[in-house]
Amino acid sequence: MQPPITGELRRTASTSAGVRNREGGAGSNIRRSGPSRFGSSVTMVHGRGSSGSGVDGSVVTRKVMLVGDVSCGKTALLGALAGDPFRQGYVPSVFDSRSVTLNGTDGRSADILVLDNSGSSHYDTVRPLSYQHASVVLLCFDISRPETLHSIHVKWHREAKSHCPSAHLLLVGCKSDLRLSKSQRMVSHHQASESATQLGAMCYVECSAKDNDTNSVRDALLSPTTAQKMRRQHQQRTPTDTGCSSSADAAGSSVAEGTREPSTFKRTASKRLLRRLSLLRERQPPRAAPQEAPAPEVERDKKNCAIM
Ligand SMILES: Nc1nc2c(ncn2[C@@H]2O[C@H](COP(=O)(O)OP(=O)(O)OP(=O)(O)O)[C@@H](O)[C@H]2O)c(=O)[nH]1
Repeated sequence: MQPPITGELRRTASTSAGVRNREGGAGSNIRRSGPSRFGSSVTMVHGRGSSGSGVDGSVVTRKVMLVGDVSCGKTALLGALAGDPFRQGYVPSVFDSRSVTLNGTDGRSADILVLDNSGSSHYDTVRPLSYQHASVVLLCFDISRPETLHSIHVKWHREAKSHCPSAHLLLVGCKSDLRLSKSQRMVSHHQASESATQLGAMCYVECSAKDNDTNSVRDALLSPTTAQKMRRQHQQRTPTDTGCSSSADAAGSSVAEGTREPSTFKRTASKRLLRRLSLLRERQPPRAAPQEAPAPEVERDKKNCAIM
């Protein structure tokens, strides 16, 4: 008899064999959207105790997870955040990770790493690996399918909490453009907001990848309130904290945090300078004579004036 883990892996592999990637290729089961765009200015958070800035003072990338039922709109949301055009057709995804720069309307920006996972239960044993070091988990559902919100309560919230208890949660209602159709039983805004409260999510936001309307998601990730909440929690954490979100600052706080190290350094340097100056002042009396040196110059000038 096979050990359980082997059986699970085999099941996953055989299932994914039938999944085509979004670029249309049948070979690769893992869909990645081109080369990673991590430049020298972006540092990924990995270990515990990482602060907001990298060792070279660069901006740290926050990890954001997208989870939710099959076909609820996670991949389309990721595409919209990354600036891709909307695609109407549905192609099941397996896994995708992309580096996205969020630009706020007030000039704030942040680099985030977004991980898109399959909503299929076939990947329930593999998906937990992605939660590692996640700062924020976006619990996504389709507003036109109330059962997908139900799944958030019975499955996705539980999964996120068990694999990444310290990550911050955002409840995201996808396909908000469908509200206009009014032909289906939609999840109301009020209903979803109440769910967000029950789930302990930071807030409820709606978006439409089709209409390229992801502002509320961006704002939630960049809002100072979100950043403050997360920063406070980060400060409360001890160095021995074993939570999976080692540096759970909001994506939006990364820019501000990036400047923290240099300012601390400056303060230390000026203290040293002050100490040196005070020592110099103590030795000042013997140097009093040279300070009076300008006097003869004045005299000389006066003399010159007199000559003229
Ligand atoms: N009307 C509308 N349709 C959308 C929107 N976002 C996604 N869709 C459609 O919904 C279907 C599923 O979208 P995906 O983004 O692939 O869903 P997913 O959650 O990634 O699904 P899995 O990969 O199976 O987990 C596709 O046919 C999309 O075109 C939206 O904002 N509005």
